[in-house]
Amino acid sequence: MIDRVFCIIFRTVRGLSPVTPVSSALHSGHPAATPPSSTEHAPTPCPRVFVLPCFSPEHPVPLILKDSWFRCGSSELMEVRGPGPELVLVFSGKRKSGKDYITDLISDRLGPAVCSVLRLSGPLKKQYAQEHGLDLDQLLGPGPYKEQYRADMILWGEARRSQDPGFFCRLATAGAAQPVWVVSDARRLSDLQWFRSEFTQQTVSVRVQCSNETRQKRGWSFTPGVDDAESECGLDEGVHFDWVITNEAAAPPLDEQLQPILDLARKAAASANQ
Ligand SMILES: Nc1ncnc2c1ncn2[C@@H]1O[C@H](COP(=O)(O)OP(=O)(O)O)[C@@H](O)[C@H]1O
Ligand SMILES: C[C@@](O)(CCOP(=O)(O)OP(=O)(O)O)CC(=O)O
Repeated sequence: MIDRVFCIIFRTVRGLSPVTPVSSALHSGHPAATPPSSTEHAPTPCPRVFVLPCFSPEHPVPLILKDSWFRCGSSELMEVRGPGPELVLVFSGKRKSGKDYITDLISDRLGPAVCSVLRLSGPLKKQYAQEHGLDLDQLLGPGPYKEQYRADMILWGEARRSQDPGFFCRLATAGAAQPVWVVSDARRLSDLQWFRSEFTQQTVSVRVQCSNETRQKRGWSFTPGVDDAESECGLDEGVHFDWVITNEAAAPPLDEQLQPILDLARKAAASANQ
């Protein structure tokens, strides 16, 4: 029997910062419940107030409106943020296959109101740069600087991932308010699984591939400890990708290959505004 009912009131606006989490603890998501009615998708400049009932800790009743939107696990409110994404495109591929190039292209085509490029390596590099006194801008860029530190960054990141596989996924997605998320760099099965479990309905996986010859022309050379490690090989086998993009001169033009993905994204963005 329910002896107390708690209410939480908050405001959310698509395109603005998400609501401050009321608890720092994070739990994995649940399958989406009945989709919210169209009035719950607030178009950009229109703030909205939601009043959500939460049941008491003594009587756990999970309340789930949408993946990663509001979550109450065992009656504790675990996370609150803005409306979740309509589409999550999770990209993977070997280094120098062109993940950043292609995800930037998608971002250009869709525009900043629709699409946010999220890099799992972003928070990793930020923290690593701080701890090691390095130049973050160069670590984030495509040049040789990051390659000097890559092997050590992998080990550094793996130490954190081993305790909490979703650590960098959560950091990278926190604050993203656009309806389409483009995750540029899934590397491990745990990355893909995290998105598939948190955003079951929305996640679409995309593999970027090209020949080693093309990668070499872009500056790649085989490095033991990197190219034979999970960071580069974790998604090589046993994974189904929804789309595969071949990024090299002999392949069909990128715009042509990306068209169905862009169409999907535009459709998702349109449904977010309904
Ligand atoms: N289709 C392309 N046309 C021209 N340059 C490309 C193309 N794809 C990738 N590049 C270049 O190759 C380099 C490696 O690409 P990048 O996107 O950084 O790969 P990844 O993120 O997979 O390591 C970058 O300098 C990028 O600009
Ligand atoms: C330590 C890393 O996060 C470095 C990743 O850097 P980038 O994402 O810039 O790599 P590429 O785009 O493939 O060249 C790898 C990891 O295993 O987490």
